[in-house]
Amino acid sequence: MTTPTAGTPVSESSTAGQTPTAKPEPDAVPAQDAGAEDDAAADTDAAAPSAAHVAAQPADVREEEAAQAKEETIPALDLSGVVSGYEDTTVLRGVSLTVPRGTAVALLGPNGAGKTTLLRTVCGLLRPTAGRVEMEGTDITRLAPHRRARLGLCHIPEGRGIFRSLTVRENLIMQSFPGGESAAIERAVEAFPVLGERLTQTAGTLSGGQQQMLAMAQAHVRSPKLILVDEASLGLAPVIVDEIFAFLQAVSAEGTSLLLVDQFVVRALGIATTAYVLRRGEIVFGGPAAELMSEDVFARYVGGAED
Ligand SMILES: Nc1ncnc2c1ncn2[C@@H]1O[C@H](COP(=O)(O)OP(=O)(O)OP(=O)(O)O)[C@@H](O)[C@H]1O
Repeated sequence: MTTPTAGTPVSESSTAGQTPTAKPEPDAVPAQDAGAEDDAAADTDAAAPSAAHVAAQPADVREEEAAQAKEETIPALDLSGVVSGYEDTTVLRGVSLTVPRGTAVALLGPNGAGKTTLLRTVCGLLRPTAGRVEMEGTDITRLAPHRRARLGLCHIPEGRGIFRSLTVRENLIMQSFPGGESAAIERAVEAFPVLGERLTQTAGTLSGGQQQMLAMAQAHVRSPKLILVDEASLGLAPVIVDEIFAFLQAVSAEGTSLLLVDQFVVRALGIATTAYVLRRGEIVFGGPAAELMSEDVFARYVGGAED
């Protein structure tokens, strides 16, 4: 695991002109059921409100629903042609990738392919030299990391990113809104009951699995819209991995969007709807996660290591 040079731009002589691999389209939003709305209008008539109200209400509802449907088609995260890396090393070479809203997406690839670099670029630790990063339709390419966090972006880095010398309680409170400390702890303990027994323990003395749970809980108390998870299962016992992935699946089911990097490929694909494979800084596969589960496709795209 390498340490990022925060905010370090890559050289301008990068491969910005390369053509990104096609991205899978987010699921189409079903058309509005106009007939059902007409029925609703008829019901309203029976209740005998004013004629003006009856005429205005369905149109308002339709507009609101259309706006909501349109909003739901805007992806949680959209990268186009992103070139990024470290000082004079270009790692990502024109990466395009989409996380449809409310879904989990797995990002796979051999060691050194650039997965961590991609997550660091999305959260703002690294600034791309070309391309665009959008979150829910907002261009965040040049936004500072703390401003991305305010928009609802959360990064759980490899190594967990917790404050080891602070207690579990202090780590959780740091993520809460002023006045929301008790609610934050309650939410964290509800997700990971073991943390409730360890609130006064310093985070550095927790087991590896408990530290990973604390990192997940820290993200959870902020109710983020999009979570980037880097190697959540690294070095953990299978039973803890089960718990971590059950948690990720639950937050995904609640509508939080996820971008998962994990060497435990089967687990990552198990909760993802879409998967991408990165090799040497380029997307070589993007499609349904189930497709990647097939042996041939898996061996073709995920097997081996970068040389
Ligand atoms: N701080 C850094 N400075 C220079 N090069 C770096 C730095 N961090 C990573 N790299 C290089 O960037 C390339 C991509 O590394 P990255 O950590 O993004 O890959 P990865 O796909 O996440 O690998 P792994 O699965 O092993 O974690 C590697 O060649 C790595 O040596």
